Amino acid sequence: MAYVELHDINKHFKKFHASKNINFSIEKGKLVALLGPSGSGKTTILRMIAGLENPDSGEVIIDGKVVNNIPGSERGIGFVFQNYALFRYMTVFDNIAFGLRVKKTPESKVKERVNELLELINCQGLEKRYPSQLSGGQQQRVAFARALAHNPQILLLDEPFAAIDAKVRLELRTWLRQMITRLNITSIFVTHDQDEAIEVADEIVVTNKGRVEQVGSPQELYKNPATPFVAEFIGNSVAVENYQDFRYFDRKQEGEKAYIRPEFVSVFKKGESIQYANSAEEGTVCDKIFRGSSIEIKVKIHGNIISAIRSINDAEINLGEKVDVFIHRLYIVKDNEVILANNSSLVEEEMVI
Ligand SMILES: Nc1ncnc2c1ncn2[C@@H]1O[C@H](COP(=O)(O)OP(=O)(O)OP(=O)(O)O)[C@@H](O)[C@H]1O
Repeated sequence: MAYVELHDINKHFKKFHASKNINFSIEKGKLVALLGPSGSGKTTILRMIAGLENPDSGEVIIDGKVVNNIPGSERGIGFVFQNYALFRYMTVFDNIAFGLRVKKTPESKVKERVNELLELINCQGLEKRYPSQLSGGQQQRVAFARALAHNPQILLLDEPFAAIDAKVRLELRTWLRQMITRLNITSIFVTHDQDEAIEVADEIVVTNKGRVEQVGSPQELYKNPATPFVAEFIGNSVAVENYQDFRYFDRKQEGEKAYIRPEFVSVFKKGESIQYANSAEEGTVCDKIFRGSSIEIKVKIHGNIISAIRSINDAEINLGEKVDVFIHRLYIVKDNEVILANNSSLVEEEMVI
């Protein structure tokens, strides 16, 4: 059942139309990512759910009730901001206790709840420290605890991992995912990092220029992008205008352009592949990027530069080398629709339908 619903939401900042007919709903207990480029309207949506902004038209519905006229503090929401926003001159304990004390909760209950939350965020023993005495990851976990103190039904997170270094960010993502599953709290987080959204979210709402482009599970968005924007934005897609120059794509399948992702492409040293030898085309290696467990190979083919991924265990390929390039599939864009096209030399079981 939908727990949070947005119906035909519009929001202007003076003449600027920041949210355009926004419609989506979120089921109870789900973790949803608002994903889109900078300025696409993600934070504005989050702030309207939180009651920090009012829509010009449309309805924000929480648990079946229209909440447009209900103040944010009465919507049962916890909010985690990008930059922790902890009170610098308060201890960890006092930071987590803050909201409860504002609501005049008896001190014995405050103590009980803060201790429960310290355990949840794995920060027992740190309650007397000040924010400056904590790591970035610990500060952000304290910010989660503070947002959860009053038992909200919805947790909103605005770029919660943005200020944290890469390794800790990965740990925090996993931790957040587990915590939200455990608490069964409906959560919405804003990010512009697609890896983060794909890895953590049950559902992703893709925003672009104030509109929602698509709503779906990470797999759905990845496999079936509904719009050219999503096809380009998700995955490291490269746009190719002259895709009909590539062999083995149906020339009748006309469109304006195509998108190719690295995982759609295999690059082989000459003679390395028997399977694709007859239907590969020649390309020239123009860049190699070491990605840790793999190597990204950029090849020039029909005037385009496209990427492929090779294992570090494969034979080394050198800059300038002529290689065999096999494109398994691509997304063709026609009249604003996205069509998946398989390489016609593939046998049926190799095709993606
Ligand atoms: N209070 C405001 N007054 C005027 N314009 C605003 C205001 N808040 C947001 N905007 C504008 O609305 C647009 C959407 O902003 P929003 O912060 O929702 O985008 P975003 O997708 O969250 O971007 P980012 O990832 O950069 O935070 C931007 O062009 C922004 O400049």
